[in-house]
Amino acid sequence: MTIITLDAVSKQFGSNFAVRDVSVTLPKGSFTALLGPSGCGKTTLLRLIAGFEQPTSGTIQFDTRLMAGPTLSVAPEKRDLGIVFQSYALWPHMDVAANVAYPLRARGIGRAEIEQRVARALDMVSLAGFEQRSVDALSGGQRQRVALARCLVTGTDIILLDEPLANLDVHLRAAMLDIFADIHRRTGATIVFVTHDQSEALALADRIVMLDHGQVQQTGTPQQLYAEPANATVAGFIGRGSILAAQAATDGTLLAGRPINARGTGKGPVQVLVRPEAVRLGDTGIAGQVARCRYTGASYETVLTLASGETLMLDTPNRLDIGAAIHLTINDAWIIPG
Ligand SMILES: Nc1ncnc2c1ncn2[C@@H]1O[C@H](COP(=O)(O)OP(=O)(O)OP(=O)(O)O)[C@@H](O)[C@H]1O
Repeated sequence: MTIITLDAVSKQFGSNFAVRDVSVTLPKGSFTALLGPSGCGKTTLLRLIAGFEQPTSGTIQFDTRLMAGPTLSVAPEKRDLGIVFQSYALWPHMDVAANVAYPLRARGIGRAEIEQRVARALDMVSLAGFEQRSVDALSGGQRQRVALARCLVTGTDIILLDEPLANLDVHLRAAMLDIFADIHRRTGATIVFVTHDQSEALALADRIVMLDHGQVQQTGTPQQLYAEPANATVAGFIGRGSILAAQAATDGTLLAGRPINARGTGKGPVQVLVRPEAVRLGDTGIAGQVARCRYTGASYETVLTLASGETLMLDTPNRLDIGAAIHLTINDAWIIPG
């Protein structure tokens, strides 16, 4: 298992910073999501770790080995890592076994050992018995698992995944989430994956590095980013919720003139994040009017308009009439840091 350390890494394309001054440590055996909106620099960061891009400044280390720095850049094939591209990059004219065996052949490993290792890797991705199938005859999800097996077969302890669930339908995504979690458990590899989908990051990762405009906004566990977002960008990107104006004082926090339970610190006018699960309807409390009510299966996602004109989202068990006047209490809010 390998620790990956990026220190003050920047990557410029012309005058544009794709990645700016990124310092993160990805612990041994961690499963990290590089998360952020389109164009935030997450793919560039993955390519920097892989060695397909060279940093303009800063250093990248695997354990104590310098991989990239001002005067040095180790070639991708010498970094001893596995990467699964979004396109899967399989050889169409080879069968499944030959695709998976490819990196072992390139290393001159003997036939018997190759067969054994290919069988083990295919078993890990639930494709045992698919050895002789042509990759052209496989579904998108199966192709992705072949690409994953090809990456696992070398026994690498760093695995990089580029948008691993992007090309899969909803049901396959759920199945692949289980496979990735299982592979992480079985290999103990340090895994880094790129996603723009916050629900994927929450479901899969044990650490999230949230990026915007090439810069790290917050690094932490999914629970930390959900419960205690470092700024409004993270608060707005992760999970559902509403950002509202409030007044914080030493003796409590007021929203719409009423006391609410707020965590975090701040003084005077602040912004608070309120998750839907923290809002309760009642006979008294903050006044609001139903603006929207949408069926989601388990409940109704309801949006209220408050007297301030701000909107607040909550889940209700029943459909509420548009325009209905209601009251609510807020039993948890997070004061978004300055
Ligand atoms: N080879 C390149 N040449 C010039 N600009 C580039 C190059 N690669 C990336 N960029 C720019 O760097 C910025 C970050 O791009 P990057 O692909 O890393 O973002 P991303 O977060 O992965 O986006 P997406 O989710 O849309 O793939 C963008 O402004 C992009 O246009």
